[in-house]
Amino acid sequence: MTSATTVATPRDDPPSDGPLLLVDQVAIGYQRQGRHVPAVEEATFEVAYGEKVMLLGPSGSGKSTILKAVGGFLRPTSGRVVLRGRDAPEPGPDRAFVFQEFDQLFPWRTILGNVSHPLKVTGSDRAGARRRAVEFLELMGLHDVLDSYPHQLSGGMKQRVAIARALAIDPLMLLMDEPFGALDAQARGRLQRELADIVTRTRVALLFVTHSIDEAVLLGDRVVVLGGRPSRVREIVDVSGLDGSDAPGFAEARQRLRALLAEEGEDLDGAVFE
Ligand SMILES: Nc1ncnc2c1ncn2[C@@H]1O[C@H](COP(=O)(O)OP(=O)(O)OP(=O)(O)O)[C@@H](O)[C@H]1O
Repeated sequence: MTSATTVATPRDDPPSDGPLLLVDQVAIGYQRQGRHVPAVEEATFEVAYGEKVMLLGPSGSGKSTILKAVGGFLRPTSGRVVLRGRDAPEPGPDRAFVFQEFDQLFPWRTILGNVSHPLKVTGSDRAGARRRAVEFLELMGLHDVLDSYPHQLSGGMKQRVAIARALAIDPLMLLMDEPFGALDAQARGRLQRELADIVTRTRVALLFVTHSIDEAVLLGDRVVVLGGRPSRVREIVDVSGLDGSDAPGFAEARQRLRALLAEEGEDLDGAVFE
């Protein structure tokens, strides 16, 4: 971890020749009633340094399963998760998670404490951890709730704290599992814009699970579409530069993703946030 790096400073990790992340022919299953049930049959895709890759697919298509394997929380049955050219079988501070649930913060710590605690655990001194936590909380517009507790915040504010906490440890990748899924449409739109901005500024790579076609197109550079039982990568759709619904190509990308999900029998009314 480079605790001196600020968000205003271009990330100085020297990009290796290969991608930041390679998910290479990964298959993953679960034990159910004593037998192995495959969940993901074959997943292969890459994430470049600073790239935003979205995982889109129907319910049960293995999006969260793949994210957990990338985070080092699930061991693939076969295939490899390779980060910066090396196998990454264990969790590490180079990959930070943000979940959908609003209760991912420590309820007994203040907002400042929630963000500074992981920094102390990973080696920062008290003053350095505080400084960095304040910096990222300010970036997420939370300067006036530093001494509040999680239960005093709205769902959107709690998700902002979770994002600040994840980014403050200076990860190479942010792994996000439907982080805005439980928010109302207005809060979701605002946080999507804020996330796009902060991800660009910090140059962190994003692997983001979503059910929403629009969210995938607006936030992503590429969309990995999953489908089938057990699941596999159906197609990888380039959506880079489509960061507004009026961008040329937005409607076509949306159409393509709709068609792919419809082939999976996905209930599109439930899947698309207009
Ligand atoms: N802990 C578990 N034990 C057994 N089976 C599991 C477990 N977690 C997930 N599964 C199964 O693995 C498959 C993929 O689940 P996963 O949660 O990864 O899909 P998903 O695409 O993220 O779904 P959703 O969009 O509904 O969150 C599903 O069939 C699910 O039932």
